[in-house]
Amino acid sequence: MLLSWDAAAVRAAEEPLLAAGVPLMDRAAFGLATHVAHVLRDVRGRVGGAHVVLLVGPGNNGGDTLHAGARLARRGARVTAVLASPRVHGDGLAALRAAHGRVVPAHDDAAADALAGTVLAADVVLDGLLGIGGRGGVRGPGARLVGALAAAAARPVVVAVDVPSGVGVDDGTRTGAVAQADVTVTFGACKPALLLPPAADAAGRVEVVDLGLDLAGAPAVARLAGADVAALWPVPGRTSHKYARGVLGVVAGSDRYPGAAVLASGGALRAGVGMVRYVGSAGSQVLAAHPEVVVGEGRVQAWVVGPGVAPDDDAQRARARDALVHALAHDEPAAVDAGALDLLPDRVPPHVVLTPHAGELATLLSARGAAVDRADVEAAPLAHARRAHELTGATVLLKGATTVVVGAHGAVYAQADAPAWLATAGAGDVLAGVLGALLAGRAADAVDDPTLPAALAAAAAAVHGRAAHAANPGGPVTASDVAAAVPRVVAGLVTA
Ligand SMILES: NC(=O)C1=CN([C@@H]2O[C@H](COP(=O)(O)OP(=O)(O)OC[C@H]3O[C@@H](n4cnc5c(N)ncnc54)[C@H](O)[C@@H]3O)[C@@H](O)[C@H]2O)[C@@H](O)CC1
Ligand SMILES: [K+]
Repeated sequence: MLLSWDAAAVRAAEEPLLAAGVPLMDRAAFGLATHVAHVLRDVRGRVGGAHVVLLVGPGNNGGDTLHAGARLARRGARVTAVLASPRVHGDGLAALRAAHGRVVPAHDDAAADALAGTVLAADVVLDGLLGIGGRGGVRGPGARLVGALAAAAARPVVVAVDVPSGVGVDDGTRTGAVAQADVTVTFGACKPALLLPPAADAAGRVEVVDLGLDLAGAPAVARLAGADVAALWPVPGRTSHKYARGVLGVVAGSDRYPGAAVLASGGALRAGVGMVRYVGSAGSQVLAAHPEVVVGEGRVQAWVVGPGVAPDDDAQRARARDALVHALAHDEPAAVDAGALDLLPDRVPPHVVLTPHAGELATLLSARGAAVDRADVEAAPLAHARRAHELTGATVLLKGATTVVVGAHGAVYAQADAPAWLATAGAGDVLAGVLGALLAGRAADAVDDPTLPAALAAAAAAVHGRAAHAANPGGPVTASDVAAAVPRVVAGLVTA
């Protein structure tokens, strides 16, 4: 599991070490220089003679950068520090000067513009403008240099120091231009911005430099790895029968969208549910594709409600509403998607998992008095998913290139397992089915432990994303292909 801590937690963990005189900046700079040396060897074959440009801001982030630059200069690199602030870290500057690094001020926009060519001609640029003390986007001359990097057709390798400058460290937002990093070398612990969209897209590969911090509190954002998914997956024992493995009620599809019923049922079956009971008008299509499905109502442990339920299909909407009422009355977990999102009562427990995309989340929030649009949600996915959790009580899985899950007691996950090819019609229906299978297989646990539905939702997103890759590595996939690949992916994880 990849865990991240917010800026305040990192600072709190640093405090006792700094008070005890532990040279944290030395450790950070050593780790940074080591990673940059690896990059230079990849790019140029060696450190000696390579041209490294440091973008230096006013704080300790710039200090780390200057100290790392001094180390690289001592190893023979040609290092140029571009000072984007009249006030920079004194010790760091002295260290760089002592190592014969070049120092050029860029204290106004004109000076910064004149240096853009130098920056773009470097082998490697270290972005040390802002770290965890940054507030909002990069301002002043630093912004001109970041803008030049962002606009360049061919740019040097960019290593972000701690975080790409200008990202919202704790919420994953981005303000203004952010230099796209190839590598982010982060100190002490991973930061939320390195996992959360849209900031994480600017981070590139993330390398964590261990500073020996004792991060005791709960992490801010987690990302499940394969072994975590395997540990969550309900694996049958020798004596398990289909009822013990979970029966899932699926209220999906409509005359207009019968395929959603097929895909949601297929996703659940392929994820290993004991049995699917399908409720709705697409029974014949579901049976044609999946003869193992039982059509009609009966006892279930969990529900998928909403995929492909058209807004004008009154009969199917009534079934979806009945299923929700039944699920809530009997403490049965439910994945609530698409056409059922507007049928939710005011408050629900966290074992109700909503699975909107950004547009659907905007509609849901707007209906509850928080007027936002799709672009607002995409600019700040965590904040909006959190708002929806607070307003409804539900666990919220916000679909996207990186899927964000917010559950009870501060549980937050960000899963980035999927190739871009997964953005295809019907993929969300398969995801709802996979999640339904997990909720059915672990129904009692999901009700007892309010944070578990968020972990299960993240596991479903992880398997769904991996299945898209496994279905056709590097190329297009259909939602049916994704469902078909789920059993192989699950097998690979639970037997690893
Ligand atoms: N605290 C520590 O002991 C350690 C800190 N480390 C480094 O220190 C960094 C944090 O240092 P700081 O707290 O000095 O903060 P930063 O270096 O992130 O920058 C804060 C400075 O930038 C200015 N600023 C804030 N937002 C700005 C904006 N949008 N545009 C222009 N200027 C802006 C502030 O006025 C302040 O002077 C970490 O990210 C990490 O790189 C590491 O050296 C490890 C140890
Ligand atoms: K930075």
